[in-house]
Amino acid sequence: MALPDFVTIVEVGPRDGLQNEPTRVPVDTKVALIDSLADAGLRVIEAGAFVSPKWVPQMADTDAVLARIKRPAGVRFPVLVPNEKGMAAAEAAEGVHEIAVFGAASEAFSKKNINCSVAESLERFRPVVARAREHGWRVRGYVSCVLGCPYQGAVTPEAVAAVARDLHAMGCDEISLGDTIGVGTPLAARRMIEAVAAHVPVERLAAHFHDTYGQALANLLAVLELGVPTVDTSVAGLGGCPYAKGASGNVATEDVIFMLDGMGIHTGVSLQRVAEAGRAISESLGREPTSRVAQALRSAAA
Ligand SMILES: CC(C)(COP(=O)([O-])OP(=O)([O-])OC[C@H]1O[C@@H](n2cnc3c(N)ncnc32)[C@H](O)[C@@H]1OP(=O)([O-])[O-])[C@@H](O)C(=O)NCCC(=O)NCCSC(=O)C[C@@](C)(O)CC(=O)[O-]
Repeated sequence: MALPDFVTIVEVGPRDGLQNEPTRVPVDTKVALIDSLADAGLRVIEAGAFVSPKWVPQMADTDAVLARIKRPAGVRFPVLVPNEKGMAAAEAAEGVHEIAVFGAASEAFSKKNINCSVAESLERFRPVVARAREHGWRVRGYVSCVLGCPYQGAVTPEAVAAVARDLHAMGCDEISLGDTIGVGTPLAARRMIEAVAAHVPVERLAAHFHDTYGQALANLLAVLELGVPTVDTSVAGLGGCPYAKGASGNVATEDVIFMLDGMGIHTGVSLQRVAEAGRAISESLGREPTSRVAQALRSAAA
C-alpha cells in the first residue's frame, strides 16, 4: 500500500510521558505543556488518567488539569479510564468527551498494570465503553505488550488480535497497539498489524511504539506502509510505563514530525513549535529532551 498523505498524531506526553515522573509535576506545568502542544498544531492530546492515585500518583490531579487547559476548537483531550470508578470521575470532570480503556495482550502485564486478568479487564471495560457511547463520547482501546512483555517475554500476533477484536466489538472506535517496552522490529510490527487487521479495519488502528531500543521510527514506517493512519508520540520523548521497568518513552513527537515532514506526509503540527514545547517541559523536569531531532535542532541553533 502507498504511504498516506496525512497522519494523525496523538500526543500522549502529558499522560504517558509524565505518569512515571517520581516528583509531582505541578498542575500549572501540565496545563502550560498541554496548551503549548495545542498551539503547535496537535489536535489530539491525551490529558491525563482517572486511575488509582495509590498506583499512579502523578495522574491524581487530572480533574484540575482538565479544568484549566485552553480548549481551542477542534482539539480533543482524551483521558484514560480503567473501570467504572474512573468513569464516574471522568463524568464529573470538566469537558471530557473522549476516553481510553487500556488492556493488554499479556496476562502477566495485565495483572501488574491493572490488577486483573485480560478476560476480567474486558468485563470491566464493557460497561465503561457502553456508558461512554451513551454520552456520544469517542472511545479508544489500548492493547499493551503487542510486541513483547517485560514479564512473560514473547507475545503472539494472534493474542494481540484477539484482544483488539474484542475491544473493537465492544464499541471502541480506535485500537491503539502498544509496544510497551519497545522491543519490536519492523517485520514483527508488520506481522502484528496484519494479524490485527484481519479482525479490525486498518483505518481504526493506531501505532503506539516506545523507543527503548531505538526501533520505533523504523517500526512506524513499516506499519504506515500497511495503512495505519494514526501514530502516538510523546513530546521530547518523555515517559516510560510504571509497570514496565526500564521502558523508555514513546517515540518522540519531534522525531516523528521530522520524518513525516521529510517524506511530504502532512500532520498539521509545527516542528519548531513542538520542539519549543519539548524544551520547556524538559527544562521544568531538569533534563534534556531524549528526542534526537530536538537535540539536533538545539545544536543547529547554537
Ligand atoms: C485499575 C486499578 C484502579 C485497579 O486497582 P485495584 O486495586 O485492583 O482496584 P479496586 O477496585 O480493588 O480499588 C482499590 C483502591 O483503588 C481505588 N480505585 C479503584 N479504581 C479507581 C479509579 N479509577 N480512580 C481512583 N481510585 C480508584 C479504590 O477506590 C480503592 O481505594 P481504597 O478503598 O483502597 O482507598 C489500578 O490497578 C490502577 O489504577 N492501575 C494503574 C494503571 C495505570 O494507570 N497504568 C499506567 C497506564 S497504562 C500504560 O501506560 C500503557 C499504555 C496505555 O500507555 C499503552 C502502552 O504503552 O502499552
